[in-house]
Amino acid sequence: MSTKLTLSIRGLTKKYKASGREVLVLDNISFDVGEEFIAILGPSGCGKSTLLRIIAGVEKPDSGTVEFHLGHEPRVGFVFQFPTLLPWMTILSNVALPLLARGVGEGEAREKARRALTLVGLGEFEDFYPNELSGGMKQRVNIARALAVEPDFLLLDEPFSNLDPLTAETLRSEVLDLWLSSVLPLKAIIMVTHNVEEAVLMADRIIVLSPRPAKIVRDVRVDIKRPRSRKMPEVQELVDRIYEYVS
Ligand SMILES: Nc1ncnc2c1ncn2[C@@H]1O[C@H](COP(=O)(O)OP(=O)(O)OP(=O)(O)O)[C@@H](O)[C@H]1O
Repeated sequence: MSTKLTLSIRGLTKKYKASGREVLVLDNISFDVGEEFIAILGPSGCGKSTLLRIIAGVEKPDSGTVEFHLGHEPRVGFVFQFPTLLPWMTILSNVALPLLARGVGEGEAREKARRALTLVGLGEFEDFYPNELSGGMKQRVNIARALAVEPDFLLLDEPFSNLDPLTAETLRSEVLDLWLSSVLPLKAIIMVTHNVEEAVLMADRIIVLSPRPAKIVRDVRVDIKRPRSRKMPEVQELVDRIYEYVS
């Protein structure tokens, strides 16, 4: 995996006001991102989604910077933790929507949306409405919507945590195949998760955060050959080691 620098995160700090009190959520988070799949792992409520939203630019930090190094305006695809699809639109229109919002013409937006739906195995379903889909299919649509913009960076916020185990397993391997196949111009994936096994099975690198306020406690490179499986002793060892860091 190339280590070409794509993104630097420096000194991110974020406080929220809740019930009249200030709560520190991110405490001086800094790391560099190469061309790699990073999992950000941490306990519930530590600030993982906040960090991802700041990287995506949809939320501002109190201090610190997020700097992209691509030489052009980066395209970022975001799969939110609780994404919503517009129920009155077909899934093709849902996936095309962010492209139209970026000023892409209607024909091209539909073409790109169709390609993204095909990538996630839903090419046959473009005229379906969200309420006609299973939970797993909906999450595929959400992933397609993020991929349709042909992102340089794909940000995933616990994308498999609301799915049944079998569907989650299938979608994990599909996302991994997309990443490894180079059919997309993706430079990096940053995935937030609280699932240690998922992080070890999927990522090139795992950044472990402390309980709130989030600080980086470990930054672990995953040098385990792919395809990985739960049964591999090196996977089990790393899962055990990372459990020690999070507990
Ligand atoms: N808009 C907001 N206003 C006030 N507090 C917020 C806001 N967003 C998040 N918080 C608080 O910041 C903390 C971190 O939230 P965040 O969603 O980033 O954590 P998380 O690690 O992603 O949690 P989980 O794994 O449970 O999804 C929580 O205590 C939450 O209550």
